[in-house]
Amino acid sequence: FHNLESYCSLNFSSFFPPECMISATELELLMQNVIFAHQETCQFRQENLQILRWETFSPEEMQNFQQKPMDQMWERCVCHITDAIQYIVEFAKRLSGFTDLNPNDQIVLLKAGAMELLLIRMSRAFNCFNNTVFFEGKYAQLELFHSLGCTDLITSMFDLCQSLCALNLSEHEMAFFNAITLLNPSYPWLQDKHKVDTLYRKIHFAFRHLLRRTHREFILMKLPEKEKLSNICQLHLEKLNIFRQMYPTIAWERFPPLYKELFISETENS
Ligand SMILES: O=C(O)[C@H]1CC[C@H](C(=O)N2CC[C@@]3(S(=O)(=O)c4ccc(F)cc4)c4ccc(OCc5c(F)cccc5Cl)cc4CC[C@@H]23)CC1
Repeated sequence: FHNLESYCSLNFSSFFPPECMISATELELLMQNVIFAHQETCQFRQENLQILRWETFSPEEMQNFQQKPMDQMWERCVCHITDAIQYIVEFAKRLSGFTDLNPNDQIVLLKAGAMELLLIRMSRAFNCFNNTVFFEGKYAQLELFHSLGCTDLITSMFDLCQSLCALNLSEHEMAFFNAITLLNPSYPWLQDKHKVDTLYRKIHFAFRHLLRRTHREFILMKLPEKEKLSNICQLHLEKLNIFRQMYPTIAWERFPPLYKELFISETENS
């Protein structure tokens, strides 16, 4: 870099402080780690989701879902998201360096990012040609979720999946996109922000290395912005509060502890 630095009078070390500089071997190992962490912690294999992608619910089955009471449909979705989040936690734990972070920071990153990573992974189970998503064994249209009473939230989730499908992300790219989304050093409550930032920079560097090798650098500019993901998560929390006002006891009695821990802040008066 010496002559390049002097030539464009860039100070590279400001981009990559020493602890971020990694060797070619470490780079390869880090790339494999991110890819395997993703592959080993997806709920469904890509090929199985593909095989089922034209299996849609019949009008009768659709009606059956739409006639379910709101609280029952909510309870089903809450259980599905809670199951799915266990896989996200497993993904994080397998990311080299994540479990070396301050335990409090691990919780903060998962609390803020679990739903975002699920929304990204949801695009794997999305058929952008007929706007359906894999749900309870078949592909479901948006209308199937009518009884949830949060069509704007579901619509924004479907729109996000459409935009991710347009990028045609590979499993490797999805793995890295999830890893950099999880390791967001700008969360306010982080105790050791520098350590998260160092890990983030290493993984982002490895992601760019992969994209350069595959001539896919352009997707970095087209990935959904952070606030698009966080807006959907915010909308989910708003809908959850409305649901809890309508069914005050259901959330406490019937929602899994992990869901409550992640999405119902204990400081609220219950
Ligand atoms: O292979 C893999 O790893 C992937 C397979 C596919 C998995 C997947 O897509 N998912 C796993 C759970 C599921 S879903 O399949 O149940 C689903 C639910 C609604 C949809 F429109 C589409 C899918 C889900 C459930 C609730 C939710 O928000 C919270 C929420 C509530 F809590 C209560 C009411 C309403 C809402 Cl919106 C959001 C999501 C997004 C991810 C979805 C993600 C992992």
